[in-house]
Amino acid sequence: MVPTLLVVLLLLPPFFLLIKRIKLKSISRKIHLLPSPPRFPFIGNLHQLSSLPHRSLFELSKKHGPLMLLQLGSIPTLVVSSPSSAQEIMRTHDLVFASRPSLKASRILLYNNSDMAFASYGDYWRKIRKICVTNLLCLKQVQFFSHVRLEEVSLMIEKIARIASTSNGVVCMTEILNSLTCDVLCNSVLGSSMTEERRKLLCGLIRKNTVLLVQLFFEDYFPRLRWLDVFFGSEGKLRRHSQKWDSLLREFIEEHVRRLKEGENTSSSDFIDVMLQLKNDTGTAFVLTNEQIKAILLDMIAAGTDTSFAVLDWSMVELIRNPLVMKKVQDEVRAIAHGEEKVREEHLSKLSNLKAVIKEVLRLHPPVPLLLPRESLQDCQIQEYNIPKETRVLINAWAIGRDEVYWKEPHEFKPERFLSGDVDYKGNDFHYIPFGAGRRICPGIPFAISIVELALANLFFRFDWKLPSGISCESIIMDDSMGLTTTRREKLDLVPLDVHIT
Ligand code: HEM
Repeated sequence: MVPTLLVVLLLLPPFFLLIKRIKLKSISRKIHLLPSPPRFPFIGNLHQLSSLPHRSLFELSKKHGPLMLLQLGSIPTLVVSSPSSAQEIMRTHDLVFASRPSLKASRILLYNNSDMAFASYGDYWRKIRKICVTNLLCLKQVQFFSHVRLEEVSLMIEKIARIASTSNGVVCMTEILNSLTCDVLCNSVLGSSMTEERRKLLCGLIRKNTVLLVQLFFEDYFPRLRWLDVFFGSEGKLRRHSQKWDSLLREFIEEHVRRLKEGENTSSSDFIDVMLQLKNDTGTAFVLTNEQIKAILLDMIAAGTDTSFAVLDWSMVELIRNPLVMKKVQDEVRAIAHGEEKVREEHLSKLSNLKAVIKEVLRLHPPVPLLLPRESLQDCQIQEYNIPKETRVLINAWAIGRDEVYWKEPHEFKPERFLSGDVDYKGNDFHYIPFGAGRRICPGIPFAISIVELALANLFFRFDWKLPSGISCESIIMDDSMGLTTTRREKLDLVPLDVHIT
Protein backbone atom coordinates (compact mmCIF):
# COMPACT_ATOMS: atom_id res chain seq x y z
CA MET A 1 0.00 0.00 0.00
CA VAL A 2 2.74 2.43 1.07
CA PRO A 3 4.92 1.89 -2.05
CA THR A 4 1.83 2.34 -4.28
CA LEU A 5 0.96 5.57 -2.48
CA LEU A 6 4.55 6.72 -2.84
CA VAL A 7 4.52 6.03 -6.57
CA VAL A 8 1.19 7.90 -6.95
CA LEU A 9 2.55 10.84 -4.95
CA LEU A 10 5.70 10.90 -7.04
CA LEU A 11 3.73 10.80 -10.28
CA LEU A 12 1.21 13.47 -9.31
CA PRO A 13 3.40 16.60 -9.85
CA PRO A 14 4.53 15.62 -13.37
CA PHE A 15 0.91 14.67 -14.16
CA PHE A 16 -0.38 18.11 -13.13
CA LEU A 17 2.49 19.77 -14.98
CA LEU A 18 1.51 17.87 -18.12
CA ILE A 19 -2.16 18.91 -17.78
CA LYS A 20 -1.08 22.54 -17.29
CA ARG A 21 1.13 22.42 -20.37
CA ILE A 22 -1.63 20.94 -22.52
CA LYS A 23 -3.99 23.67 -21.29
CA LEU A 24 -1.46 26.43 -21.95
CA LYS A 25 -0.74 25.05 -25.38
CA SER A 26 -4.41 25.04 -26.33
CA ILE A 27 -4.82 28.65 -25.06
CA SER A 28 -1.78 29.87 -26.94
CA ARG A 29 -3.03 28.13 -30.07
CA LYS A 30 -6.36 29.92 -29.61
CA ILE A 31 -4.59 33.23 -29.06
CA HIS A 32 -2.59 32.98 -32.24
CA LEU A 33 -5.27 31.72 -34.55
CA LEU A 34 -6.96 34.88 -35.72
CA PRO A 35 -9.23 34.00 -38.64
CA SER A 36 -7.42 34.69 -41.85
CA PRO A 37 -8.16 34.04 -45.52
CA PRO A 38 -5.77 31.66 -47.26
CA ARG A 39 -2.72 33.49 -48.52
CA PHE A 40 -0.10 33.16 -51.24
CA PRO A 41 3.58 32.98 -50.38
CA PHE A 42 5.34 36.35 -50.46
CA ILE A 43 2.34 38.59 -51.37
CA GLY A 44 0.12 37.10 -48.67
CA ASN A 45 -3.42 38.47 -49.10
CA LEU A 46 -2.50 41.52 -51.19
CA HIS A 47 -4.24 40.07 -54.26
CA GLN A 48 -7.55 40.12 -52.34
CA LEU A 49 -7.62 43.92 -52.06
CA SER A 50 -9.48 45.55 -54.93
CA SER A 51 -9.23 49.21 -55.91
CA LEU A 52 -12.14 49.73 -53.48
CA PRO A 53 -10.68 47.90 -50.45
CA HIS A 54 -13.62 48.68 -48.12
CA ARG A 55 -15.83 46.62 -50.42
CA SER A 56 -13.46 43.66 -50.82
CA LEU A 57 -12.73 43.64 -47.07
CA PHE A 58 -16.48 43.66 -46.35
CA GLU A 59 -16.90 40.56 -48.54
CA LEU A 60 -13.94 38.84 -46.84
CA SER A 61 -15.30 39.67 -43.38
CA LYS A 62 -18.60 37.95 -44.21
CA LYS A 63 -16.61 34.76 -44.64
CA HIS A 64 -13.90 35.13 -42.01
CA GLY A 65 -15.54 37.22 -39.32
CA PRO A 66 -15.37 40.73 -37.89
CA LEU A 67 -11.79 40.36 -36.67
CA MET A 68 -9.49 38.93 -39.29
CA LEU A 69 -5.81 39.02 -39.91
CA LEU A 70 -4.52 39.69 -43.39
CA GLN A 71 -0.91 39.40 -44.38
CA LEU A 72 -0.34 42.32 -46.74
CA GLY A 73 3.08 41.57 -48.17
CA SER A 74 5.18 41.32 -45.02
CA ILE A 75 2.81 43.44 -42.92
CA PRO A 76 0.29 41.77 -40.58
CA THR A 77 -2.91 43.80 -40.78
CA LEU A 78 -5.91 43.42 -38.49
CA VAL A 79 -9.22 44.20 -40.19
CA VAL A 80 -12.09 45.20 -37.92
CA SER A 81 -15.63 45.01 -39.27
CA SER A 82 -18.08 44.94 -36.35
CA PRO A 83 -19.21 47.57 -33.84
CA SER A 84 -18.11 45.51 -30.82
CA SER A 85 -14.59 44.89 -32.15
CA ALA A 86 -14.33 48.56 -33.19
CA GLN A 87 -15.29 49.52 -29.64
CA GLU A 88 -12.51 47.31 -28.24
CA ILE A 89 -9.95 49.01 -30.48
CA MET A 90 -11.15 52.61 -30.19
CA ARG A 91 -12.42 52.68 -26.61
CA THR A 92 -11.22 49.76 -24.43
CA HIS A 93 -7.70 49.77 -25.91
CA ASP A 94 -7.73 53.24 -27.47
CA LEU A 95 -4.30 54.18 -26.18
CA VAL A 96 -2.67 51.02 -27.54
CA PHE A 97 -4.11 51.70 -31.01
CA ALA A 98 -3.70 55.49 -31.02
CA SER A 99 -0.74 55.59 -33.38
CA ARG A 100 -0.49 55.57 -37.18
CA PRO A 101 1.80 53.48 -39.34
CA SER A 102 4.44 55.47 -41.20
CA LEU A 103 3.49 55.13 -44.87
CA LYS A 104 5.61 56.23 -47.78
CA ALA A 105 3.09 58.70 -49.29
CA SER A 106 2.42 60.48 -45.99
CA ARG A 107 6.15 60.62 -45.19
CA ILE A 108 6.94 62.33 -48.50
CA LEU A 109 3.84 64.54 -48.76
CA LEU A 110 3.61 65.56 -45.14
CA TYR A 111 7.22 66.35 -44.33
CA ASN A 112 7.95 63.11 -42.53
CA ASN A 113 4.49 62.91 -40.96
CA SER A 114 4.74 66.37 -39.36
CA ASP A 115 1.00 66.86 -39.82
CA MET A 116 -1.71 65.81 -37.37
CA ALA A 117 -3.49 63.01 -39.23
CA PHE A 118 -0.43 60.83 -39.88
CA ALA A 119 1.76 61.82 -36.93
CA SER A 120 2.57 58.93 -34.66
CA TYR A 121 1.00 59.13 -31.21
CA GLY A 122 2.98 61.20 -28.75
CA ASP A 123 3.83 64.66 -27.50
CA TYR A 124 4.17 66.32 -30.94
CA TRP A 125 0.76 65.00 -32.08
CA ARG A 126 -0.88 66.16 -28.82
CA LYS A 127 0.54 69.68 -29.20
CA ILE A 128 -0.43 70.23 -32.82
CA ARG A 129 -3.90 68.73 -32.25
CA LYS A 130 -4.38 71.29 -29.49
CA ILE A 131 -3.16 74.16 -31.72
CA CYS A 132 -5.48 73.15 -34.58
CA VAL A 133 -8.53 72.58 -32.39
CA THR A 134 -8.09 75.79 -30.41
CA ASN A 135 -7.41 78.05 -33.36
CA LEU A 136 -9.46 76.58 -36.17
CA LEU A 137 -11.68 73.63 -35.39
CA CYS A 138 -13.39 74.18 -32.03
CA LEU A 139 -17.00 75.38 -31.97
CA LYS A 140 -16.01 78.95 -31.08
CA GLN A 141 -13.63 79.23 -34.03
CA VAL A 142 -16.12 77.55 -36.36
CA GLN A 143 -18.62 80.25 -35.38
CA PHE A 144 -15.95 82.90 -35.93
CA PHE A 145 -15.61 81.72 -39.54
CA SER A 146 -19.38 81.76 -40.21
CA HIS A 147 -19.04 84.88 -42.42
CA VAL A 148 -16.75 82.89 -44.76
CA ARG A 149 -19.32 80.12 -45.13
CA LEU A 150 -22.24 82.46 -45.65
CA GLU A 151 -20.36 84.47 -48.26
CA GLU A 152 -19.12 81.42 -50.16
CA VAL A 153 -22.53 79.70 -50.09
CA SER A 154 -24.20 82.91 -51.37
CA LEU A 155 -21.63 83.13 -54.18
CA MET A 156 -22.30 79.49 -55.05
CA ILE A 157 -26.07 80.05 -55.23
CA GLU A 158 -25.61 83.07 -57.52
CA LYS A 159 -23.19 81.12 -59.68
CA ILE A 160 -25.69 78.27 -60.09
CA ALA A 161 -28.47 80.73 -61.00
CA ARG A 162 -26.18 82.40 -63.53
CA ILE A 163 -25.04 79.17 -65.20
CA ALA A 164 -28.58 77.79 -65.29
CA SER A 165 -29.91 80.90 -67.02
CA THR A 166 -27.18 81.12 -69.62
CA SER A 167 -26.56 77.50 -70.65
CA ASN A 168 -29.07 74.79 -71.47
CA GLY A 169 -30.02 74.86 -67.82
CA VAL A 170 -27.65 72.05 -66.87
CA VAL A 171 -25.17 72.66 -64.06
CA CYS A 172 -22.29 70.34 -63.16
CA MET A 173 -22.94 70.15 -59.42
CA THR A 174 -19.82 68.09 -58.79
CA GLU A 175 -17.63 71.01 -59.90
CA ILE A 176 -19.72 73.60 -58.06
CA LEU A 177 -19.64 71.69 -54.76
CA ASN A 178 -15.96 70.92 -55.07
CA SER A 179 -15.17 74.61 -55.56
CA LEU A 180 -17.34 75.54 -52.59
CA THR A 181 -15.58 73.28 -50.09
CA CYS A 182 -12.18 74.23 -51.47
CA ASP A 183 -13.01 77.96 -51.14
CA VAL A 184 -14.40 77.69 -47.60
CA LEU A 185 -11.40 75.70 -46.37
CA CYS A 186 -8.87 77.89 -48.14
CA ASN A 187 -10.43 81.14 -46.98
CA SER A 188 -10.50 79.96 -43.37
CA VAL A 189 -7.08 78.30 -43.38
CA LEU A 190 -5.12 80.34 -45.91
CA GLY A 191 -7.18 83.50 -45.57
CA SER A 192 -7.06 84.29 -49.21
CA SER A 193 -9.56 84.52 -52.00
CA MET A 194 -8.84 81.99 -54.65
CA THR A 195 -8.08 82.90 -58.21
CA GLU A 196 -9.69 80.43 -60.61
CA GLU A 197 -6.23 79.16 -61.54
CA ARG A 198 -5.18 78.54 -57.92
CA ARG A 199 -8.46 76.86 -57.12
CA LYS A 200 -8.11 74.45 -60.03
CA LEU A 201 -4.55 73.66 -59.00
CA LEU A 202 -5.58 73.08 -55.37
CA CYS A 203 -8.62 70.91 -56.17
CA GLY A 204 -6.42 68.79 -58.45
CA LEU A 205 -3.70 68.46 -55.82
CA ILE A 206 -6.20 67.52 -53.10
CA ARG A 207 -7.83 64.82 -55.23
CA LYS A 208 -4.45 63.39 -56.18
CA ASN A 209 -3.44 63.32 -52.51
CA THR A 210 -6.29 61.03 -51.57
CA VAL A 211 -5.38 58.62 -54.37
CA LEU A 212 -1.66 58.64 -53.54
CA LEU A 213 -2.34 58.04 -49.86
CA VAL A 214 -3.85 54.63 -50.61
CA GLN A 215 -1.66 53.69 -53.57
CA LEU A 216 0.29 50.49 -53.07
CA PHE A 217 3.97 51.37 -52.79
CA PHE A 218 6.36 48.42 -52.58
CA GLU A 219 8.13 49.98 -49.60
CA ASP A 220 4.94 49.93 -47.49
CA TYR A 221 4.44 46.19 -47.89
CA PHE A 222 7.97 44.93 -48.60
CA PRO A 223 10.30 47.40 -46.86
CA ARG A 224 13.38 45.97 -48.60
CA LEU A 225 11.94 46.54 -52.06
CA ARG A 226 11.91 50.34 -51.96
CA TRP A 227 14.15 50.38 -55.03
CA LEU A 228 11.20 49.04 -57.05
CA ASP A 229 9.24 52.26 -56.29
CA VAL A 230 12.23 54.19 -57.64
CA PHE A 231 12.60 51.86 -60.61
CA PHE A 232 8.92 52.05 -61.64
CA GLY A 233 8.84 55.83 -61.13
CA SER A 234 6.12 55.88 -58.46
CA GLU A 235 8.45 57.51 -55.92
CA GLY A 236 9.43 60.20 -58.43
CA LYS A 237 5.76 60.89 -59.16
CA LEU A 238 5.10 61.28 -55.46
CA ARG A 239 8.03 63.67 -55.00
CA ARG A 240 6.98 65.82 -57.96
CA HIS A 241 3.45 66.03 -56.53
CA SER A 242 4.87 66.98 -53.15
CA GLN A 243 7.00 69.75 -54.74
CA LYS A 244 3.85 71.29 -56.28
CA TRP A 245 2.24 71.42 -52.84
CA ASP A 246 5.39 72.79 -51.34
CA SER A 247 5.72 75.72 -53.73
CA LEU A 248 2.01 76.57 -53.43
CA LEU A 249 2.09 76.55 -49.63
CA ARG A 250 5.33 78.53 -49.65
CA GLU A 251 3.63 81.20 -51.79
CA PHE A 252 0.75 81.47 -49.30
CA ILE A 253 3.11 81.71 -46.33
CA GLU A 254 5.30 84.32 -48.04
CA GLU A 255 2.24 86.43 -48.88
CA HIS A 256 1.26 86.38 -45.20
CA VAL A 257 4.75 87.20 -43.98
CA ARG A 258 4.91 90.14 -46.43
CA ARG A 259 1.51 91.43 -45.29
CA LEU A 260 2.48 91.13 -41.65
CA LYS A 261 5.76 93.00 -42.29
CA GLU A 262 3.92 95.76 -44.09
CA GLY A 263 1.62 95.97 -41.07
CA GLU A 264 -1.40 95.26 -43.25
CA ASN A 265 -3.11 92.60 -41.23
CA THR A 266 -1.84 92.54 -37.70
CA SER A 267 -4.86 90.95 -35.99
CA SER A 268 -4.78 87.20 -36.55
CA SER A 269 -7.63 86.50 -38.93
CA ASP A 270 -6.76 83.17 -40.46
CA PHE A 271 -4.98 80.00 -39.51
CA ILE A 272 -1.66 80.85 -41.22
CA ASP A 273 -1.44 84.05 -39.18
CA VAL A 274 -1.91 82.04 -35.99
CA MET A 275 0.79 79.58 -37.00
CA LEU A 276 3.21 82.37 -37.91
CA GLN A 277 2.58 84.05 -34.58
CA LEU A 278 3.30 80.77 -32.80
CA LYS A 279 6.49 80.41 -34.82
CA ASN A 280 7.66 83.89 -33.90
CA ASP A 281 6.57 83.68 -30.27
CA THR A 282 9.89 83.26 -28.50
CA GLY A 283 8.12 82.81 -25.15
CA THR A 284 6.80 79.31 -25.98
CA ALA A 285 8.84 76.16 -25.56
CA PHE A 286 7.18 74.57 -28.62
CA VAL A 287 8.56 76.17 -31.78
CA LEU A 288 7.13 75.15 -35.13
CA THR A 289 9.42 74.90 -38.15
CA ASN A 290 8.37 76.04 -41.64
CA GLU A 291 8.02 72.43 -42.74
CA GLN A 292 5.77 71.59 -39.81
CA ILE A 293 3.59 74.61 -40.60
CA LYS A 294 3.29 73.48 -44.23
CA ALA A 295 2.41 69.93 -43.16
CA ILE A 296 -0.33 71.17 -40.83
CA LEU A 297 -1.77 73.54 -43.44
CA LEU A 298 -1.82 70.78 -46.02
CA ASP A 299 -3.56 68.49 -43.55
CA MET A 300 -6.32 70.97 -42.78
CA ILE A 301 -7.03 71.80 -46.41
CA ALA A 302 -6.84 68.25 -47.73
CA ALA A 303 -8.64 66.56 -44.82
CA GLY A 304 -11.50 69.04 -44.89
CA THR A 305 -12.13 69.64 -48.57
CA ASP A 306 -12.69 66.29 -50.25
CA THR A 307 -14.56 64.81 -47.29
CA SER A 308 -17.09 67.66 -47.01
CA PHE A 309 -17.45 67.71 -50.79
CA ALA A 310 -18.17 63.96 -50.81
CA VAL A 311 -21.03 64.38 -48.32
CA LEU A 312 -22.55 67.23 -50.37
CA ASP A 313 -22.28 65.34 -53.65
CA TRP A 314 -23.72 62.07 -52.25
CA SER A 315 -26.53 64.04 -50.56
CA MET A 316 -27.56 65.69 -53.83
CA VAL A 317 -27.57 62.40 -55.69
CA GLU A 318 -29.46 60.51 -52.97
CA LEU A 319 -32.10 63.25 -52.79
CA ILE A 320 -32.59 63.36 -56.55
CA ARG A 321 -33.13 59.58 -56.46
CA ASN A 322 -35.57 59.95 -53.56
CA PRO A 323 -37.97 62.76 -54.54
CA LEU A 324 -40.26 62.25 -51.53
CA VAL A 325 -37.37 62.80 -49.14
CA MET A 326 -36.26 65.82 -51.17
CA LYS A 327 -39.75 67.31 -50.92
CA LYS A 328 -39.70 66.89 -47.12
CA VAL A 329 -36.34 68.65 -46.89
CA GLN A 330 -37.52 71.47 -49.16
CA ASP A 331 -40.80 71.99 -47.30
CA GLU A 332 -38.96 72.10 -44.01
CA VAL A 333 -36.28 74.57 -45.05
CA ARG A 334 -38.73 76.82 -46.91
CA ALA A 335 -41.03 76.94 -43.89
CA ILE A 336 -38.25 77.75 -41.46
CA ALA A 337 -36.57 80.46 -43.58
CA HIS A 338 -39.90 81.75 -44.94
CA GLY A 339 -39.68 85.39 -46.06
CA GLU A 340 -35.88 85.43 -45.91
CA GLU A 341 -33.53 85.83 -48.85
CA LYS A 342 -31.36 82.93 -47.77
CA VAL A 343 -30.99 80.37 -45.01
CA ARG A 344 -28.68 81.55 -42.23
CA GLU A 345 -26.86 79.52 -39.59
CA GLU A 346 -29.47 80.40 -36.92
CA HIS A 347 -32.04 78.40 -38.90
CA LEU A 348 -29.99 75.22 -39.06
CA SER A 349 -30.75 73.78 -35.61
CA LYS A 350 -34.42 73.43 -36.59
CA LEU A 351 -33.81 71.44 -39.80
CA SER A 352 -34.28 67.92 -38.45
CA ASN A 353 -35.06 66.32 -41.82
CA LEU A 354 -31.95 67.81 -43.39
CA LYS A 355 -29.83 66.64 -40.45
CA ALA A 356 -31.26 63.13 -40.81
CA VAL A 357 -30.39 63.11 -44.54
CA ILE A 358 -26.79 64.09 -43.80
CA LYS A 359 -26.48 61.37 -41.14
CA GLU A 360 -27.88 58.75 -43.51
CA VAL A 361 -25.46 59.84 -46.25
CA LEU A 362 -22.58 59.52 -43.76
CA ARG A 363 -23.78 55.99 -42.91
CA LEU A 364 -24.20 54.73 -46.49
CA HIS A 365 -21.29 56.66 -48.00
CA PRO A 366 -18.77 57.40 -45.24
CA PRO A 367 -16.20 59.60 -47.02
CA VAL A 368 -13.27 57.86 -45.30
CA PRO A 369 -14.57 54.27 -45.41
CA LEU A 370 -11.58 52.62 -43.68
CA LEU A 371 -10.92 55.57 -41.33
CA LEU A 372 -7.19 56.31 -41.16
CA PRO A 373 -4.95 53.30 -40.50
CA ARG A 374 -3.77 52.69 -36.96
CA GLU A 375 -0.87 50.79 -35.49
CA SER A 376 -0.59 49.07 -32.12
CA LEU A 377 1.99 50.54 -29.74
CA GLN A 378 2.32 47.36 -27.67
CA ASP A 379 1.08 43.75 -27.46
CA CYS A 380 -2.60 43.62 -26.65
CA GLN A 381 -5.35 41.05 -26.25
CA ILE A 382 -8.59 41.60 -28.17
CA GLN A 383 -11.22 38.99 -27.31
CA GLU A 384 -9.24 35.74 -27.17
CA TYR A 385 -6.64 36.90 -29.68
CA ASN A 386 -3.19 38.24 -29.09
CA ILE A 387 -2.40 41.26 -31.25
CA PRO A 388 1.34 41.90 -31.33
CA LYS A 389 2.97 45.33 -31.16
CA GLU A 390 3.20 47.17 -34.52
CA THR A 391 0.23 45.41 -36.09
CA ARG A 392 -1.48 47.63 -38.64
CA VAL A 393 -5.22 48.07 -38.07
CA LEU A 394 -7.95 48.95 -40.57
CA ILE A 395 -11.43 49.71 -39.24
CA ASN A 396 -14.09 49.25 -41.90
CA ALA A 397 -16.60 52.02 -41.06
CA TRP A 398 -18.31 51.35 -44.39
CA ALA A 399 -19.02 47.72 -43.43
CA ILE A 400 -20.02 48.69 -39.88
CA GLY A 401 -22.62 51.14 -41.25
CA ARG A 402 -24.17 48.22 -43.13
CA ASP A 403 -24.21 45.72 -40.27
CA GLU A 404 -27.58 43.95 -40.43
CA VAL A 405 -27.68 43.42 -36.68
CA TYR A 406 -27.82 47.17 -36.08
CA TRP A 407 -29.42 48.55 -39.23
CA LYS A 408 -32.74 47.45 -40.75
CA GLU A 409 -32.52 47.32 -44.56
CA PRO A 410 -28.91 48.50 -44.31
CA HIS A 411 -28.42 49.11 -48.03
CA GLU A 412 -31.46 51.38 -48.39
CA PHE A 413 -31.42 55.17 -48.10
CA LYS A 414 -33.81 55.83 -45.21
CA PRO A 415 -33.01 59.07 -43.38
CA GLU A 416 -36.07 58.65 -41.14
CA ARG A 417 -34.10 56.09 -39.11
CA PHE A 418 -32.17 59.06 -37.68
CA LEU A 419 -35.18 61.24 -36.89
CA SER A 420 -35.40 60.11 -33.28
CA GLY A 421 -31.94 61.67 -32.83
CA ASP A 422 -30.60 58.85 -30.61
CA VAL A 423 -27.61 57.92 -32.75
CA ASP A 424 -24.79 60.38 -33.23
CA TYR A 425 -21.46 60.48 -35.05
CA LYS A 426 -19.43 61.81 -32.14
CA GLY A 427 -17.71 58.52 -31.42
CA ASN A 428 -20.03 57.04 -28.78
CA ASP A 429 -22.12 54.78 -31.04
CA PHE A 430 -19.76 52.21 -32.46
CA HIS A 431 -22.21 51.03 -35.12
CA TYR A 432 -21.98 54.51 -36.63
CA ILE A 433 -18.44 55.86 -36.91
CA PRO A 434 -18.07 57.99 -40.08
CA PHE A 435 -15.70 60.30 -38.17
CA GLY A 436 -13.91 57.52 -36.25
CA ALA A 437 -13.77 57.47 -32.45
CA GLY A 438 -11.41 57.70 -29.51
CA ARG A 439 -8.30 59.87 -29.31
CA ARG A 440 -7.88 60.02 -33.09
CA ILE A 441 -11.51 60.93 -33.85
CA CYS A 442 -11.85 63.57 -36.57
CA PRO A 443 -11.40 66.98 -34.94
CA GLY A 444 -13.15 68.67 -37.90
CA ILE A 445 -16.74 67.52 -37.16
CA PRO A 446 -18.21 70.98 -36.29
CA PHE A 447 -16.34 72.56 -39.19
CA ALA A 448 -17.54 69.96 -41.70
CA ILE A 449 -21.13 69.77 -40.53
CA SER A 450 -21.57 73.53 -40.58
CA ILE A 451 -20.48 73.81 -44.24
CA VAL A 452 -22.55 70.83 -45.33
CA GLU A 453 -25.73 71.92 -43.55
CA LEU A 454 -25.59 75.55 -44.71
CA ALA A 455 -24.84 74.62 -48.33
CA LEU A 456 -27.59 71.97 -48.60
CA ALA A 457 -30.15 74.14 -46.82
CA ASN A 458 -29.58 76.97 -49.29
CA LEU A 459 -29.51 74.70 -52.33
CA PHE A 460 -32.94 73.30 -51.44
CA PHE A 461 -34.31 76.65 -50.27
CA ARG A 462 -33.55 78.43 -53.51
CA PHE A 463 -33.95 75.71 -56.18
CA ASP A 464 -36.09 72.81 -57.23
CA TRP A 465 -33.95 70.14 -58.85
CA LYS A 466 -34.38 67.71 -61.71
CA LEU A 467 -32.23 65.49 -63.88
CA PRO A 468 -31.23 66.64 -67.39
CA SER A 469 -33.58 65.35 -70.08
CA GLY A 470 -32.85 61.82 -71.19
CA ILE A 471 -31.42 60.78 -67.81
CA SER A 472 -33.48 58.69 -65.39
CA CYS A 473 -32.92 58.02 -61.70
CA GLU A 474 -32.36 54.34 -62.48
CA SER A 475 -29.50 55.17 -64.83
CA ILE A 476 -27.51 57.05 -62.17
CA ILE A 477 -24.34 55.14 -61.38
CA MET A 478 -23.71 54.97 -57.64
CA ASP A 479 -20.14 53.61 -57.75
CA ASP A 480 -17.56 55.20 -55.53
CA SER A 481 -14.11 56.24 -56.63
CA MET A 482 -10.78 54.94 -55.42
CA GLY A 483 -8.94 56.90 -52.73
CA LEU A 484 -8.56 57.55 -49.04
CA THR A 485 -11.71 59.64 -49.48
CA THR A 486 -14.33 57.99 -51.64
CA THR A 487 -16.32 60.46 -53.67
CA ARG A 488 -18.86 59.33 -56.27
CA ARG A 489 -17.11 58.18 -59.44
CA GLU A 490 -19.37 59.92 -61.97
CA LYS A 491 -19.95 63.66 -62.19
CA LEU A 492 -23.40 64.87 -61.25
CA ASP A 493 -25.24 67.11 -63.74
CA LEU A 494 -28.53 68.63 -62.56
CA VAL A 495 -31.06 71.20 -63.71
CA PRO A 496 -31.90 73.79 -61.03
CA LEU A 497 -35.22 75.64 -61.22
CA ASP A 498 -34.97 78.93 -59.40
CA VAL A 499 -38.05 79.14 -57.17
CA HIS A 500 -37.33 82.82 -56.41
CA ILE A 501 -37.94 83.68 -60.07
CA THR A 502 -40.72 81.32 -61.11
C1 HEM B 1 -17.66 65.18 -43.57
C2 HEM B 1 -16.42 65.53 -43.44
C3 HEM B 1 -15.36 64.71 -42.74
C4 HEM B 1 -15.30 63.36 -42.51
C5 HEM B 1 -16.32 62.30 -42.88
C6 HEM B 1 -14.06 63.10 -41.81
C7 HEM B 1 -13.64 61.85 -41.39
C8 HEM B 1 -12.48 61.61 -40.70
C9 HEM B 1 -12.07 60.31 -40.25
C10 HEM B 1 -12.81 59.03 -40.46
C11 HEM B 1 -10.87 60.46 -39.62
C12 HEM B 1 -10.03 59.35 -38.98
C13 HEM B 1 -10.51 59.10 -37.58
C14 HEM B 1 -9.88 57.89 -36.93
O1 HEM B 1 -8.79 57.48 -37.31
O2 HEM B 1 -10.51 57.36 -36.00
C15 HEM B 1 -10.54 61.85 -39.68
C16 HEM B 1 -9.40 62.40 -39.13
C17 HEM B 1 -9.06 63.71 -39.27
N1 HEM B 1 -9.82 64.71 -39.83
FE1 HEM B 1 -11.65 64.54 -40.62
N2 HEM B 1 -13.40 64.28 -41.63
C18 HEM B 1 -14.16 65.29 -42.17
C19 HEM B 1 -13.85 66.64 -42.17
C20 HEM B 1 -12.73 67.20 -41.65
C21 HEM B 1 -12.43 68.61 -41.63
C22 HEM B 1 -13.37 69.72 -42.14
C23 HEM B 1 -11.19 68.75 -41.09
C24 HEM B 1 -10.39 69.98 -40.83
C25 HEM B 1 -10.57 71.14 -41.36
C26 HEM B 1 -10.72 67.42 -40.75
C27 HEM B 1 -9.50 67.14 -40.19
C28 HEM B 1 -9.12 65.88 -39.77
C29 HEM B 1 -7.82 65.62 -39.14
C30 HEM B 1 -6.72 66.63 -38.89
C31 HEM B 1 -7.81 64.26 -38.81
C32 HEM B 1 -6.70 63.49 -38.11
C33 HEM B 1 -6.96 63.45 -36.61
C34 HEM B 1 -5.87 62.72 -35.84
O3 HEM B 1 -5.28 61.78 -36.36
O4 HEM B 1 -5.62 63.10 -34.70
N3 HEM B 1 -11.69 66.51 -41.10
N4 HEM B 1 -11.54 62.53 -40.34
